[in-house]
Amino acid sequence: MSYSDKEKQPKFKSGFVAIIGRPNVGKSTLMNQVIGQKIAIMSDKPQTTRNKIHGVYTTDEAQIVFLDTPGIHKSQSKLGDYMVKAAESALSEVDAILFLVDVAEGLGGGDRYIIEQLKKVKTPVLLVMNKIDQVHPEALLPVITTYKDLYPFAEIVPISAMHGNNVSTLLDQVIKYLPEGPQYYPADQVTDHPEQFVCAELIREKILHLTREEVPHSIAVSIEDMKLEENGVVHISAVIYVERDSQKGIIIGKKGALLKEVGQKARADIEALLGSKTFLELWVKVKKDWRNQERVLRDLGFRHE
Ligand SMILES: Nc1nc2c(ncn2[C@@H]2O[C@H](COP(=O)(O)OP(=O)(O)OP(=O)(O)O)[C@@H](O)[C@H]2O)c(=O)[nH]1
Repeated sequence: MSYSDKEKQPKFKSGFVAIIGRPNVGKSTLMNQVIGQKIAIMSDKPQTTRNKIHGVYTTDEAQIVFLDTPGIHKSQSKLGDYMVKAAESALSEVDAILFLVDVAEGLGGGDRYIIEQLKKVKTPVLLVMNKIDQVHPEALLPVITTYKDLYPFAEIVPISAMHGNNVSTLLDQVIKYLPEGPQYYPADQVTDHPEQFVCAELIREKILHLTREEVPHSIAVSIEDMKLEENGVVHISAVIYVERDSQKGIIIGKKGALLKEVGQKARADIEALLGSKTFLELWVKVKKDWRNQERVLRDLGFRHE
């Protein structure tokens, strides 16, 4: 029997992974380490969406979509029935769960609560023992044993999210639990689309308002980049597309005054939306007749449907 090279190639794997753990265990630090600076921007505001995308990690062989599961890390007293149910079903819908714990702190009430929740689902759980840089290697074993006694973890992976130790091993372990599947998001997409879309709409709204609709239908706003800086500020770079040079002039205004006002007003709204300090960078570009150019429309995120 002979196989072609194509058949021998492993199939692409993809899936959804929930990251859970009590506050301060290092969830954001891990995401930063995995995805670099381009972290998904997530609002601290009301947890309306059940599954929020924390970040997307893509290689040639696999794609991991990390989800933040609201509800599960809250203390029990604050949980409404709805949140408990939502968190529970979210956990049963993902392909794997990363349960982050702080080895330096050891097992706490918050961890026990999460373990109780984990017992209700069948999803494989990887115990991620973070902050190993803070403990002596010999101290690690007893902590592992404590956790192992409480739950049959699929894998136990000690890491330092901060220093990056063992993080690539963790990613390999996660991929083991993903099914074959499509690449859900483009390789360079690491942010949650809806929030980008809303930010673009907020900018567009300010322009239309401040130009008193002198440039009504000929503008489009595209969010080129959205990332969380280390200092906690969300950096957004957006391009405003117009059809004519004259429209570019109107939007920029005298000595840039109008564009500045658009920026200030949009930033205030975006900060309220994201719940984070925001640095908004705006560019105005002329793209002639963009409305009729299909490829440009696609680049801007419009679809025929
Ligand atoms: N020494 C050490 N510190 C770490 C490590 N990972 C995270 N930290 C620190 O732990 C603190 C909390 O990290 P975060 O990533 O904000 O924790 P989180 O789980 O996202 O916290 P919440 O957003 O409150 O849920 C920060 O001061 C990090 O710098 C690690 O591997 N080693």
